[in-house]
Parts: sequence; C-alpha cells; structure tokens
Amino acid sequence: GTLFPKDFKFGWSQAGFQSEMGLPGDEDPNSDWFVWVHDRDNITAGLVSGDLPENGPAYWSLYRAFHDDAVKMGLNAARINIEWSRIFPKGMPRPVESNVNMERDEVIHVDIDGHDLEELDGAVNKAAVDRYRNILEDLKSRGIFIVLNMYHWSLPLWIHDPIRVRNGDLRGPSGWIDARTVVDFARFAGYVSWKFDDLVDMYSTMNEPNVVAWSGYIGIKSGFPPGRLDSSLAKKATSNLIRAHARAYDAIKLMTKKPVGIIYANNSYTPLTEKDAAAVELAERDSRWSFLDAVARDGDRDDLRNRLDWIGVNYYSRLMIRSTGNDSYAVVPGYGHVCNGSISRDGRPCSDFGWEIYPEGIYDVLIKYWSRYGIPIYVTENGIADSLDFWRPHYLVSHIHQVHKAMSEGVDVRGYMHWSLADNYEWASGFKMRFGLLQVDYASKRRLWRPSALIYREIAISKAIPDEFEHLTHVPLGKSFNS
Ligand SMILES: OC[C@@H]1[C@@H](O)[C@H](O)[C@@H](O)c2[nH]c(CCc3ccccc3)c[n+]21
Repeated sequence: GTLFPKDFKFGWSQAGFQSEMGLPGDEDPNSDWFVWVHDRDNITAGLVSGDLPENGPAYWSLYRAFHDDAVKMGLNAARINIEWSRIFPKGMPRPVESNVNMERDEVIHVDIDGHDLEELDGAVNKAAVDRYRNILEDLKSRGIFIVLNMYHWSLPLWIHDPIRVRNGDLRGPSGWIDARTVVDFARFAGYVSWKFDDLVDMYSTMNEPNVVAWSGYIGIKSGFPPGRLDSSLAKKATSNLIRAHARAYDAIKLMTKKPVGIIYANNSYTPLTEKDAAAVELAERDSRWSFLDAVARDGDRDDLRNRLDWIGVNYYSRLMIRSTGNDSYAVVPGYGHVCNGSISRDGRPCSDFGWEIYPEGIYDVLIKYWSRYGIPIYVTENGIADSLDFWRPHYLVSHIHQVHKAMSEGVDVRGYMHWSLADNYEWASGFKMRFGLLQVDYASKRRLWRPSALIYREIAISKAIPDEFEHLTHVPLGKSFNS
C-alpha cells in the first residue's frame, strides 16, 4: 500500500455559517451572509438559492454527535472557525487611538493590551464564547488536532451591510473595502487567541481571501455579498485582506507562540498547448503568488513580510489556460471549474457542481507551493459535490494518492482535511450541493454514512491507501462510462 507517516493527520474542515445552524435558537442572524441569503431581491434574481442556513445540519447543538462520527471514522484533525458575529454581534469597544498606527489608510500596527482584552471580554456574547469552548474541549477530549481559523467569509453586520453596499451606499459598514475593518479584525483575532489558546494547536487567520475579493466585486454571478461589480473595490478589498492577515498574525503572536498561517483557494492551471506555458505562470502569479508573496518570508514590505508559519492549500479542480497575447490569457471553458456538464472536453467526469475531477492538479499545486515557500503545508480543503457518492470514492482516493506523490518528492505535507465531514449550506447554492462524507437528512438532522466515509475510515485508521484500493487511485474517463 501507499504509506503515510504515523503522525500524518487525516481530518476534515467546516465553516460556522454553513454548519452551525439547524435547530431553533441556534440561528446567528447578525452576519452579512445571513441577511444576504434572506434578501428577497437576491432570491428573486436567482443570485441565491432561497434555501436558508437556519435549516442546516445543526452543528451548534449536535457537535458531540458530529465528533462521534469523526472519531468512528478514525479522524484526528479538524479545521473550524469562530464566527465573529456570534462573539461580537452588535459591535466592539473602540481601541484607544495610541494602540492603532495608520499611515494614510494603511493599518501598520494594532496593539492589544490588558485593558483592551478586559474591555473586549466584557462586551462579548458569553453564551457564544462558552459554546465554542465546549466545542473545542470536546474535540480536544477526543485527541483531535485543532486548526482554529478566524474568518470564513461571514462578517458581522456592523462591519459589513451588504445590501447598502450592493445598492451603492458606501457610507455605512462596508466590510473589506474599509481599512477600519482591518483594525477590528486584528482585535477580534487577538481576543479569540487569548481566550482559547489553551485548546488550540494551530491558527489560520482567514479562509480564501482571494475568493472573498473576486466573488464579491468581480465574479458577482457567484451570488456573494455585496455583489457590486467594481474592480477598484476588488483591489481595495484584496489589499485590506492582505493587511488584515498580517495584523491578525501579529495580534495572535501577542498571545501565543503557536503556528499562524492562512488558508488559500487554488486552481491548478493547465496549458491548452505547450505554447501556453507562460500564460499559466501569469495566471498563477495573478491568482496566488501576488497575494502570498506579500506575507511570505521575502515579501517587499516590512509590515507585511514574514508572517506565514504554514499554508493551508484548498484544491478542488483546475482551469485550462490559453494565451491571448504576450501578457494576457483566458480560461478555456469545458475543463476544470468551468466543465459545464457531466464530462469535460478531456473526457473526464465532472461533479454535481460541474467541476472536473483532476487529481493531478493537487500534486501540481503542492509541488509549486513547496518550491516557492518551503514551509509546512496542510491540505485544508479537498472534496466533491456528489450527492449519490458516485465519483467520491475515486475522487477521494485519487487526490490522497497525489498528495502522497508530492510527499514522496519531498513536499512537507502534514495533513489532509476533507471538505467536508457532513453535508452543509453551500453559500449561494444552498443545500443542493452535497460535499459531505456523511449525508444529512435536514428534516431529522440524522447523518448517514456514504460509502466514501468507509473508504476514508480505512485510510485514516491505517494511515495508508491499501493495495485493494489501487483501482480508485486513478479516475476512469467519464465518457467510457456514459457511452
Ligand atoms: O464549494 C465547496 C467549498 C465551500 O463550501 C467552502 O466554504 C469554501 O472554503 C470553498 N472554497 C472552494 C474553492 C472554490 C474556488 C476555487 C478556486 C477559485 C475560486 C473558488 C470550495 N469551497
């Protein structure tokens, strides 16, 4: 079989807004995403599905049952986040001027002292803090390695009113296009690490900042808030998100010595012909390296560089790239994330979401991250929308096989966290996209084991891909199946 190191982590990732709600009383109505998916205009326009997160899998109440399933599956690592809007639903005490250093509208430094922490601790929603402590304690009591992420797309309404911004009014709370959000996010991250560090093994500042900036202000058909098409706002959001990572990194390091990283969304970019290799490099620069270089060891700016102890690689599929000039490129439809059907133009199967199954891509991404940064890597998301678990057995084993291939070539991958343990609320798409190893019956909140859960259990417990799974390490061409 294909053996992994004994201390390699097999786990799962999930997000608060997508998994916590489900039982009455567990709603968190105080976030931009909550308002966004309830907005009549968004639902009528088909921007969002009309499904509501308060009908979700109910992790907030049922977290012990989720953890029971995870332990039964042999999992020993979890990446979860703390919802800012649960901890500070209506606002945060203002920092003293001298604790914040801004040059023009760039936040260079945020200090958090004992007085701040006492004030913040007095302002929190105590029930939420207590519940998160219960959740983290329960994970720890089962020997599960905890990666605590500070931000997974939802913002408190007092930080971002998405309807006002969508309607063009930028005078209200406007989220990542406002530099003040950087200050409040750093203080939130500092408070959370101060409060829970005894239970946490490793930190991430944020999940997929590139998706937040792109989907909110460029790819607005994605149905992401604030759905305002404006490339200058996208640039502003990106720059504030990079800075928010650095200021949150510094805030967490005031409280603890534990590793702090970031979790990033990646496509593997493949050239349509060998003449398109340069275009692939441009796409990698624009979508990945430009953001991460700024906070990596040799970044240009002193107040941003050298703030990356580890990197979370999220990978699902690829994009096919062709050159359209000596400094421009285009995505070729019919492949990868834009497979747009059940079979790609390469004859490969695609998911319920229309994402082509391309396991080689996770190898490509891991090799490139390692050669560029040389820091520890966790695969923090990999999975497939596949309600019938038709392709997931091949998807799961073939991607884990490619992770092993990268490791056998020297890449320091320390864990693989599948997206996701159980079906959950897929943002603008709602409940129809089912990424769970466990199928959720949303009426009863029962979780049922898909066949892939048993396959993952075998791999997690033996820390190996057994020889008997050899046939699952490569994905058959879809057309051979549908012909
Ligand atoms: O769509 C499945 C999951 C979401 O449920 C997670 O919340 C989110 O972290 C997440 N990110 C991606 C990758 C989507 C993407 C890849 C490349 C570029 C833009 C978006 C897939 N997923």
